[in-house]
Formats: sequence, C-alpha cells, structure tokens
Amino acid sequence: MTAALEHQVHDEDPFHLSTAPGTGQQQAVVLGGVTKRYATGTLALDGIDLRVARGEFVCFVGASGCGKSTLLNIISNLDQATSGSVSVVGHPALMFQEHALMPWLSALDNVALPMRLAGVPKGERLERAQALLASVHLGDIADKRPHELSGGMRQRVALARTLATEAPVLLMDEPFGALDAMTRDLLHDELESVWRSRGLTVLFVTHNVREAVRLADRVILLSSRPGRVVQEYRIDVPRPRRFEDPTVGQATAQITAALRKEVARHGD
Ligand SMILES: Nc1ncnc2c1ncn2[C@@H]1O[C@H](COP(=O)(O)OP(=O)(O)OP(=O)(O)O)[C@@H](O)[C@H]1O
Repeated sequence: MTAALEHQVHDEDPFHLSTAPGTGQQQAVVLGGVTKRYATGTLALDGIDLRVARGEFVCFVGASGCGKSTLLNIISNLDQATSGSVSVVGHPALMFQEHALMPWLSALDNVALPMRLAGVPKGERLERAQALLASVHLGDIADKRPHELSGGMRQRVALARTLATEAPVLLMDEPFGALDAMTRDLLHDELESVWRSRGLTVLFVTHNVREAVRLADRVILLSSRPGRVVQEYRIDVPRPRRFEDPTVGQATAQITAALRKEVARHGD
C-alpha cells in the first residue's frame, strides 16, 4: 500500500529544529530553500525543502538533468548552494556509479583506505576492512586487485569502502546503475541489511523507479529545469521486498506515471 504525500513547505526555521514537528523524530538532513544556479546560468535546483529522519532510506527519481546529482553534491559539501541552507548530521559518505577503486591496491587495502586516511592503526583497520568485506560477502577475495574482480564485485568493494568511513549518512548516486539485474538484486539485499543493522540514513539517486520502490521508505519525485520537489511517496510495503511483489508493482506504476507526466511536461 502506498500513500502519496504532497510536498510540504515548512513554516518553521528548519535550521533550529532537531526534530520534525509533531513526530519527535531526529533529523539527519534538513534542507531549506536550496537553490543552485551554475555559472553558466542553468538553474539546476529551485528552492528544495527537505527533511530526512535519522535511519530513513530516501530515494530520488526524476527526469535526466533534474538536478539529482547536484543535490547530493551540495549535501556532501562537494558543491555549494547559491542560496538556502543545508544541515547534515556528521560527514556524509558519497558513493557513485563509477567505483573509482585504486587499481594498485588490493580489495582489502581499498576498503581500509578511508581508515588509513583517518589515522586508524594498521592492525585495527585491516581487521575492520576484512569484516566489512565479509559483510558484503567478499571475505575470500581480500587479496585480489580490482582488475581481477567482476563489475558487481568491484561495486561491493566500493560499498564496503563507503561503509568504512563510518559516516551516519550515505549519499548514493546511481550506485548500481551499471550492474546486471541479478547482481543489483543481491546488492540491494546487502545494502538493506547494513542500512538496518547500522541504523544508517541513506539518500539514494536512481533512474529506476522499481529500484526506488524496492529500497525506499520514501520516494521523492523531482521535476527538471529547474529541479523542484513535485511529490513524495511513502512506501510502506513490508520488507524484505521483492520486485515480484504486486504492491511493489503498484507503487512503481503509480510513480512511473507521475514521472512520465513530468518528463512529458518538459518535452524530454
Ligand atoms: N558543473 C556544471 N556547470 C553547469 N551546469 C551544470 C553543471 N553540472 C550540472 N549542470 C546542469 O545542471 C542540471 C542538473 O544536472 P545534474 O547532473 O545535477 O542532473 P541529474 O538529475 O543528476 O542528471 P542525470 O539524471 O542525467 O544524471 C543540468 O541541466 C546540467 O546540465
């Protein structure tokens, strides 16, 4: 069952609130009127208001060029908003479609890299990296280098490396977009399991509405040129969800219809 929630603009100053009004819920990410105009003149985002609760899994879908990547870059502080405010708990970890592993390092050393940069002692970081690899079912390929691994395995190493940062918030920009359906399905299970066990907050960008419905507590539909929140969908299908579940299919159809309308509105 899904229920469509219209996007609400918050009256209160969101940057002085640690809880959502009436819910008592702690917020991991709060955006207020985030607008981004690139130097070229492109208005990529226009007044995005967003609250993501701690432990929530939010997926963003929208037409190509609606500003999804821009939004994650701003939340991760890789880029700055032109106006508006951003408040994030801790330092988020960002994971892209391209895994960008260091080719000369073993899988284990790739996963250990963020801890090395953070000054974690060698013995401890290698032990933790090994446990992280095991958590994505790659405990037995620790010594292999990226070129010896399949695309799906490399993306799992990248996921383990992202988790090694211990960031409370994960920002994922189409992380599984290049993978075959079967591998993607496995990675969904693994991501869902670490999300739940660690109580992570995940903001996940995808072109794939079905993937969004499979993973998200809430799906946010963005419009393009400029990017605005069009609608939000609370997905309350019980977990674990399967693509074959009729309720997943229904929610996917509902959101896809809205996305089509958005795309048609812009003539893309
Ligand atoms: N560095 C930049 N300079 C100028 N314009 C940019 C820059 N980065 C993105 N844009 C423009 O801003 C808009 C939003 O881009 P963005 O990459 O955030 O969209 P997206 O939704 O992630 O796209 P896609 O789904 O195709 O990956 C687009 O019109 C894009 O051309």
